[in-house]
Amino acid sequence: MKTYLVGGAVRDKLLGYPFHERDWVVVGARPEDLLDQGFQQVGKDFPVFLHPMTKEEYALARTERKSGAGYHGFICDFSPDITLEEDLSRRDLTINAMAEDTSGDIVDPYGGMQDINSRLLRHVSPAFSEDPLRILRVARFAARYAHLGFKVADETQELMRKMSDNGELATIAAERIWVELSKALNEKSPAVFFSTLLDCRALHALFPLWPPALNNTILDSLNNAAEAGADADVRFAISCSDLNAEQCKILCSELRASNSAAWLAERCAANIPLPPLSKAEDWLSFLEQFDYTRRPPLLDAFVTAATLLLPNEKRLELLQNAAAELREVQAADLIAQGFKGPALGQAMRTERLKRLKEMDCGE
Ligand SMILES: Nc1ccn([C@@H]2O[C@H](COP(=O)(O)OP(=O)(O)OP(=O)(O)O)[C@@H](O)[C@H]2O)c(=O)n1
Ligand SMILES: [Mg+2]
Repeated sequence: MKTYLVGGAVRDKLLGYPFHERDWVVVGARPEDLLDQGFQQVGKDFPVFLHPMTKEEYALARTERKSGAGYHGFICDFSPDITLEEDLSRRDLTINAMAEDTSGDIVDPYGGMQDINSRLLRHVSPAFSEDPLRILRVARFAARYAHLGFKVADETQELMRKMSDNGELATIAAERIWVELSKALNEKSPAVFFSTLLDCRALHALFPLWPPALNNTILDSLNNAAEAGADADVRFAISCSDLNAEQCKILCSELRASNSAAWLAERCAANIPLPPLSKAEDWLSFLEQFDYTRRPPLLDAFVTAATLLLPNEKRLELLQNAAAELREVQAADLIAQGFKGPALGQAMRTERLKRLKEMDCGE
């Protein structure tokens, strides 16, 4: 039995890029051999085990064959006879198909090192197309390593186009797409995730509403958001901001977006560019949609997204200042003046409108 480090950790070590998890492959062993050593089996379909101490994932070397349509249709073969090379050959990209043995030597049968050096995301074999989720993975790696000069290889781009055109993407569960998208949004160049999917027609195949709303301003703002350290909800909201509110709602539900992501995205779609806001009442109801008194971070997130998209919009700073000012209006002060019941609510509103007018927020 031999154990090798595989996948992302090998790739990222060679790239000098930080990594947070290590995946291992075990050759020449049966499930019982690992169970006897105290490994714990996880997953019913694949022979994957957790190390008794480190809890890292150890998978028995395996091959996969397509048995039916889409993401789920796999038959998985594993036996002590399957070689490391066979296991590596079923993997998605050459840079992900290298292994490191216990003495630190690299096993690289498919030219991964060369593709690391020439900065290419290239598929290992035509078996790539057996798993359409890999299109999203390639786009995510493109977003992660764009600043290092990585590009999708022409032949991989061509294969991904064919896969998008033949409808395979429809078999991926929405939850899986959301997981890949969320990871991609957190990468260094999230715009590259979208441009890669646009180039291979995958985004259109997945979400027909989305591609026409992803223009250059949005893609630039998205990378600027990453540069500025904005969180994933802000980044997602930027990517949806050119949809109208109704389209955005549909997209968020198709994507099974998290509640917080959908909440911000829908408000950005509805309010960017900012409406006229001519009266103090308009400013107040604008702020109220963001629950600005009780949950200040929601308005902050909107202003962050809007500022990235509309750098010349002067009213955004005014909105923040107005919210800070209106938070100073305390019920206790008005109660002390004798207001109670519905009159108290009215008095607070009147006070807020007065302060807005004093700040030049509407007439
Ligand atoms: N659809 C997939 C998923 C995974 N893999 C293989 O399994 C390895 C581990 O998968 P995972 O941890 O998901 O990805 P990493 O490449 O390790 O990248 P990350 O840094 O995101 O963990 C990959 O390197 C790749 O060899 C694959 O071929 N096809
Ligand atoms: Mg990994």
